[in-house]
Amino acid sequence: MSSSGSSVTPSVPTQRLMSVASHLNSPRFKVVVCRNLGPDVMSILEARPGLDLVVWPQDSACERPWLMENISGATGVIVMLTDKVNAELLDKAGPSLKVVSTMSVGYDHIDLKEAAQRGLKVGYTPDVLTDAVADLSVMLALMAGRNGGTGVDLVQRGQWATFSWAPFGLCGPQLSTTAASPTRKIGFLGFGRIAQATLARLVPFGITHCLYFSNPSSLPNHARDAALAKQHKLQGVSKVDLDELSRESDVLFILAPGGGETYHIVNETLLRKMKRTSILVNASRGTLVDSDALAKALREGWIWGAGLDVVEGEPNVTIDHPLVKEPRCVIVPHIASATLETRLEMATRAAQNLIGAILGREMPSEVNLSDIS
Ligand SMILES: O=CC(=O)O
Repeated sequence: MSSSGSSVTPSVPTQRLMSVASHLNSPRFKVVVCRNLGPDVMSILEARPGLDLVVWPQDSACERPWLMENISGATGVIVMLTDKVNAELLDKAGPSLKVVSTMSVGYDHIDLKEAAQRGLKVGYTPDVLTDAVADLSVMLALMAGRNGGTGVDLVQRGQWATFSWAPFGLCGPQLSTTAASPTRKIGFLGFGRIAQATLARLVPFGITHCLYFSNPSSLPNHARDAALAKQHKLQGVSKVDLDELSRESDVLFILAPGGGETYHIVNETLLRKMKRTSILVNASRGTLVDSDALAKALREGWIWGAGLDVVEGEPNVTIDHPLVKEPRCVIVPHIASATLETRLEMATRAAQNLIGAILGREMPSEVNLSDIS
């Protein structure tokens, strides 16, 4: 039957009517976003019906008083690694809170025990940043070994002419193997996805051995290690203790999670065992390295250099920090994942995790809280 005739009812597409009706009836969820995630990702959140977004309005780290004031009654929150999610914040959020989604692979800023006790879901952003962090880890190893910091600084201060081209000026240990020095042992403290991606990038440098230290309670994975050695044509991939790792590594990459278990795992005892020509790279969390011990190691020449993406106490690392004063310490401000592509993927994943949890669907990347008591 035709709908045309004398009826005055305007012709509104059913689809639209239904979506308006369901929008009116659907529950509303307050979502706090601790940093503007850019137009591509904010539009995903804005387009999702039922979300009332409360976004930190400034282009700086979200201030605690603002977060404490706004979190109350929220169903979800998207945080950065600079936002501490502890009992105080979760209490303030109250029982409405269902999900904490962090735009980071690390989640040591989130009290998982408190989250688990409250039955919260926690989302994070693994995998999407593996390559970017591995790239930067290699960059830091090269920068630290080849006096990159000092060289750049010299040119920027207009001092190139005073340095000139000196036969042994600004020399450092070579990362790639040479005829005279045919062995390179690369050490990893933590041997997860990022460490293994870093290892793969170092293969063309001719490295010969990979040593790693990881969770002492987990058994060595001999089959995986043999397969890695074969794949990369290495003389060996072996799980070792911290003592061997520090004594043998030419470059030691710190790529393990932060938190109580790894706090200051790189300390004076470990650093004193390292080779005088070795390089330490930290692209995980500043808390793994005792900054004073590392500054002493560099000053007294126990190791050659250090490349750091993270420093304990960041971002409050000023020019009088003992590590900033060390010429053989190259420090960048926590930018390991900072590529245009990766940050977009991380922000998208953080939004997807939040939406998934709120809708009661599977989150693309959920932290497993089942073992947390
Ligand atoms: O450090 C960066 C991250 O955890 O994503």
